[in-house]
Amino acid sequence: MTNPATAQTSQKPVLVVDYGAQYAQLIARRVREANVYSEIVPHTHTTEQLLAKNPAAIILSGGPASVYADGAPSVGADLFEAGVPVLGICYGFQAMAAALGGAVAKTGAREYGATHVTLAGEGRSILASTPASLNAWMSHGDSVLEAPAGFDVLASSAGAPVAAFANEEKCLFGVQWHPEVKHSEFGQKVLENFLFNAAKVERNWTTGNILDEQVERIREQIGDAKVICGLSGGVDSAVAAALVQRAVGEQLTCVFVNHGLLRQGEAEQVERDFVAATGARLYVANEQDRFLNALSGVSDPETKRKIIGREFIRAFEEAERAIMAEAASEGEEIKFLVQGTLYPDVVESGGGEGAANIKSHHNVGGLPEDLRFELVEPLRALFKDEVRAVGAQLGLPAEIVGRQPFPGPGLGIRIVGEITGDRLDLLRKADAIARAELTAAGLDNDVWQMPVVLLADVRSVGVMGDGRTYGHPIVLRPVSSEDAMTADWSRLPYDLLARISNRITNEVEGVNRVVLDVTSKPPGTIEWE
Ligand SMILES: Nc1ncnc2c1ncn2[C@@H]1O[C@H](COP(=O)(O)OP(=O)(O)OP(=O)(O)O)[C@@H](O)[C@H]1O
Ligand SMILES: O=c1[nH]c(=O)c2[nH+]cn([C@@H]3O[C@H](COP(=O)(O)O)[C@@H](O)[C@H]3O)c2[nH]1
Ligand SMILES: NC(=O)CC[C@H](N)C(=O)O
Ligand SMILES: [Mg+2]
Repeated sequence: MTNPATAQTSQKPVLVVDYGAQYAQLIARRVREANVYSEIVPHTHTTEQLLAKNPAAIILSGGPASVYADGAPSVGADLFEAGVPVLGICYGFQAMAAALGGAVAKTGAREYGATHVTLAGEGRSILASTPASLNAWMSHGDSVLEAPAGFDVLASSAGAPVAAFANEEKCLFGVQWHPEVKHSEFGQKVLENFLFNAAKVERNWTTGNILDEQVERIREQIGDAKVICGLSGGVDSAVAAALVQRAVGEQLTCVFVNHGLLRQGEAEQVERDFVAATGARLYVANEQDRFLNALSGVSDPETKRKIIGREFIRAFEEAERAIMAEAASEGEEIKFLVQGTLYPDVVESGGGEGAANIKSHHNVGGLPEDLRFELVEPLRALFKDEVRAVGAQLGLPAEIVGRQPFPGPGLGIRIVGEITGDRLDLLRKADAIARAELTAAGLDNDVWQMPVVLLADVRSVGVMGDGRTYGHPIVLRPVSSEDAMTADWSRLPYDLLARISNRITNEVEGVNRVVLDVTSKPPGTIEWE
């Protein structure tokens, strides 16, 4: 799979072999940031197929399997004799160790999130110019216990006796942690040490103009047909809509679905801000009953997501009929649906090469089978920060480009338990208080996103006005992130947390506790469902 956001070049690629990683696209992206052309290939490629691509270097990605499990993807030992520099990351590191005679096992010492790594001696090889110990992002349950013969151990952590190794002579390297994620200190340094110091790859690739390229592709795909765009008020759909508007102008109508799972004031804001910024034609579909009826009695997260994905499409179909009727253009159906789908939506829905299904994003894994629209998704290979950059290039205002993300299924996946109108009202109030206080504290730009979650199936005992209460907890989930692939919990000031807690418990009837989620991603995800 070649990243559609990258221009084709005649250069020797750095191949990223995808073992079903959550992060394969992120590795390719970091290589791109270092001005080197990179392509992702599935792990089913044989050594011969890999070498036929004439790679400058190969990176083996992470993956959900265990190398010693039946049917686990493996890497041929002959790859390591081909004279091509190789870097193994996490699963790729373990697969390399196993292929070359090292020992890999489940030790019971799992490491997820920030992990302390200690270098063996001075930072050298791919760890050159890094400090004697660093915080690295890990996500593993298996560990390399013994490096293969001919390899030096470069670092270790509490759960990984061999956390990095090198065979300089053969130009083979591996790390247990994920240097490609922003939360790994010196991650880019480690990748660049591999690319430039070890593999001697040339730094001569620059990002093609994503904007011009995508406008061109959209024109080709749509021709002179009519198109609708699912517009949410979020960054991704605003940028997708602006791109499509630039490509095919008047052929576009944006459709905003009010599914009743929105936050306070959201519908009004979309109508106001987006139209003001772009002048695009907007159709508002009021579909609260459709969604609430379909979700009635459902509490399983994946079932909710599938229902929401399906009802979104049904709502778009209804909207199409109304738009056609308004324009009095009988006969010709609207064939194209634009969505602001990003790469993290795709990979979490299990859409990478063999990637595990973490959750079905409504716009990818949640789509119904009988989807009649042809999808137009110009941002499908990109990450949020890249999309923000494209949006700024398109001239969208800072309030849209800098907005905190809000998931399409909305409050529907922030009520743990069954969704009811009363619970939605309660959560809307709590969420509005938390957001208002965050804004008043001037911290909107320091927090990437702050889901506010209602644990509708949990109740606890409290005391108010000398009486017993038996109410629900509200969870605050403020996170820092860059691309939603990894995240850390935000260290909000205590007095702000106290104010939010105080106001929610006082002002929102039915809530008697406010708790703070202090889990990184991994192992948590940002949303609770
Ligand atoms: N209420 C809605 N009405 C119409 N389309 C929607 C709605 N919510 C989501 N979508 C569609 O689903 C896509 C994915 O939603 P998602 O929340 O990931 O992106 P976004 O809302 O555009 O941006 P952000 O991630 O910043 O919230 C959107 O880009 C949009 O096309
Ligand atoms: O449009 C969306 N449809 C979805 O189904 C969906 N699920 C999660 N999200 C958003 O994606 C980012 C990563 O979320 P998670 O860490 O919870 O997977 C976060 O920004 C989430 O808010 C969604 N967005
Ligand atoms: N993130 C990964 O690549 C994980 C590798 C392997 N499944 C483990 O748990 O150790
Ligand atoms: Mg959104």
